[in-house]
Amino acid sequence: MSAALLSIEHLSAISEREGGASILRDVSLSVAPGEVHGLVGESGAGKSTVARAILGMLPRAVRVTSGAIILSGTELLTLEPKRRRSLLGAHVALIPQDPLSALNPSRRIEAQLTDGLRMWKGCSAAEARRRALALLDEVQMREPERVMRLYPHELSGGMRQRVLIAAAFALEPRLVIADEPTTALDVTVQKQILRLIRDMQLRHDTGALFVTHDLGVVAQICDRVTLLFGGRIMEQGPTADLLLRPQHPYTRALVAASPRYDRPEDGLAPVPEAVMARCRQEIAAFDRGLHG
Ligand SMILES: Nc1ncnc2c1ncn2[C@@H]1O[C@H](COP(=O)(O)OP(=O)(O)OP(=O)(O)O)[C@@H](O)[C@H]1O
Repeated sequence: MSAALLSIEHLSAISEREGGASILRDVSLSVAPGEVHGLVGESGAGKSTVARAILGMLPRAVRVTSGAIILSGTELLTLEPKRRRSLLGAHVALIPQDPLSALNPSRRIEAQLTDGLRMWKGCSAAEARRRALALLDEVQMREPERVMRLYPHELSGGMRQRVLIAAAFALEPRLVIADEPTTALDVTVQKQILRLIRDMQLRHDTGALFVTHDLGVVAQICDRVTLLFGGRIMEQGPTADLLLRPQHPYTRALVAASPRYDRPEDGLAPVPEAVMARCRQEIAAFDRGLHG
């Protein structure tokens, strides 16, 4: 644990919009350098809240009530905002869900890749351009010279995501937070992009927190997994253990509900109501312990 790049310890948060309802309930997880940790759960489970808490981008109505977020030995939640921003800027990069809205529509790809290199790494214009071209090559972009001159709307969804992956790794971050980065892509491109993120992350020895609702994605890219329901950890462990020997009924139901790659026609089975009821009971028991 002491070698963790990122360590989230007993993080709890409430939503003031929903009358102080808990949205994270004592969440702890860690990411080691070079490791991909999957943060998994259905819609509303609290995945984005964890990611936003790390990035200091929580919505105004959401408040962390306890816990710590430690990045390379520095606690982020109590850090003075300016120091926190510079630490995050230097060491953490985000690969967002929607590449189009993450890119500036009125600027060429070259500007979007070189700005960060000039600002954060102090590169000259020529050096930033050289590095940007090398990065586009590294993310297997064809004709990088031509791509540098294009605007985001002139690229396909997959190409835009490659540009954002290049941008994320440009500053040599220690941690990458990927927020459902392949949801908007079709299945073939999704596979290529996942493989690319994995390659880049291994080559650069970068840790990654990978937010997804898709166990197929988890199987492909994650070393370890934290499964959330209602902001509470239902199960956590190495990916193979979780997918092949799930312990919690909720994990078992989700694994059973995922379409098998060799039998996609089987489709999805819903999580049985009895399992959902058990998860809700666990949350209620936790809340009683908190308030009782
Ligand atoms: N802006 C907000 N203000 C108040 N509460 C919010 C806000 N955004 C989300 N929440 C609450 O936080 C809880 C967790 O939401 P969160 O977005 O973290 O889930 P998620 O697992 O990322 O879901 P999704 O996969 O749909 O993005 C939900 O109960 C939601 O209502």
